[in-house]
Amino acid sequence: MVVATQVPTQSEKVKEMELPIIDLSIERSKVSNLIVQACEEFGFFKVINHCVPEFVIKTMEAESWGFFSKPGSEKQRAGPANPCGYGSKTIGFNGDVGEVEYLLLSTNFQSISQRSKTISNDPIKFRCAVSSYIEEVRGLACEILDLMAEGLGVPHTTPPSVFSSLIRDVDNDSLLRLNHYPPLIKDRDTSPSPFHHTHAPSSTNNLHHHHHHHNYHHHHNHNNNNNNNNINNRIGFGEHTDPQILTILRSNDVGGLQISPEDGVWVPVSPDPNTFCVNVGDVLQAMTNGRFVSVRHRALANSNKPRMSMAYFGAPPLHSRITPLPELLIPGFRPALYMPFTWAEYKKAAYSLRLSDSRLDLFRTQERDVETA
Ligand SMILES: C=C1C[C@]23C[C@@]1(O)CC[C@H]2[C@@]12CC[C@H](O)[C@@](C)(C(=O)O1)[C@H]2[C@@H]3C(=O)O
Ligand SMILES: O=C(O)CCC(=O)C(=O)O
Ligand SMILES: [Fe+2]
Repeated sequence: MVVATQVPTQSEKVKEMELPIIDLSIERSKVSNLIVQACEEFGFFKVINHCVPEFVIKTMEAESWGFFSKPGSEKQRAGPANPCGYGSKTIGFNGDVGEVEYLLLSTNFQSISQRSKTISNDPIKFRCAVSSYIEEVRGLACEILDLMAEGLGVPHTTPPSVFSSLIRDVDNDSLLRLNHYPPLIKDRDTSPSPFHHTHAPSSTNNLHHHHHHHNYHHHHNHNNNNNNNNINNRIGFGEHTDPQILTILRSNDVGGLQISPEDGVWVPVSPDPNTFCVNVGDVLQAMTNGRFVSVRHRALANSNKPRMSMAYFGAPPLHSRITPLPELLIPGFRPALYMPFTWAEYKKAAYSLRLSDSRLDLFRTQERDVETA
């Protein structure tokens, strides 16, 4: 089966714009207002002065490189991704493909312990690295969700908020995804696959420092042909919104992530290993009755250097009922835009669709927000 892959086309504009950078160490009421503003305008922002220890991030990153540097046959032992596990090029079950390989992990401790055996030669080390990382980013996600609730002025604003309670729940369905976008422009060697690379980069590897700004420039010289062969901007991870509540993404210093604030416009997100990129998921858009936006994004695999991203997707328990918060509704003026659903129902819908399909549209009511009508 031949599957058409989305590619950047001539009609797409690339805008220069920086995402809001929010300093979590400033006064709480200010942070919460800035976060709310960012979620309404962009659905995406970066955070600095977060409390996730650098060694926890570095340890997770090292384990991740350790895995992706293994030969393909060994990586397949952790596959196929159904949906959790190792996947290469195929994403989901409905024909999406991209220049990416990944590990999708449930954040549940039992499941990580089991998986680790097929992922690492030192499963305990791997399991510890993943558990510590998850604990830290979940903490960060909860903190941000509590700040959002405060900024929105929804009741029960004393933490835990109605948002963070969902991902604090023991039965939460959160995921951790490790994405590796192999370099596409590589030394002319004889390896048949673009996924072959022999050495994992480390922070001390400065071989490529002269390419530092490469990923800021390629977006302007599109070589537009309607296939996915243009080596400068192949799709790594096709456009989509994240279905969950909140995503906390960390990448190495290689760019590729782009967000689409409006149709046909793509804004590159500059990579920064010391910040986390946070984005609103579909469930949070529904709970805030559309006040916060779950924005389309994608990742291009276009660099000389491998990109690696680690995404934590904070999700509710499967049986949780998701509805627009009553406090955010004004009868006649701001009616409910989404029907109630359980996370299990939403997930089922998501997995029946392609990456680029809108899932939230399936749950829209007939109502229209007066402001946007
Ligand atoms: C094509 C698909 C992959 C995906 C499930 C889906 O059917 C549609 C949503 C996709 C997505 C995007 C964000 C996350 O990476 C992800 C894990 C998720 O929850 O929804 C993936 C799913 C996946 O890769 O399993
Ligand atoms: O790798 C990236 O930067 C984006 C990944 C992503 O959007 C996802 O895993 O859902
Ligand atoms: Fe995503």
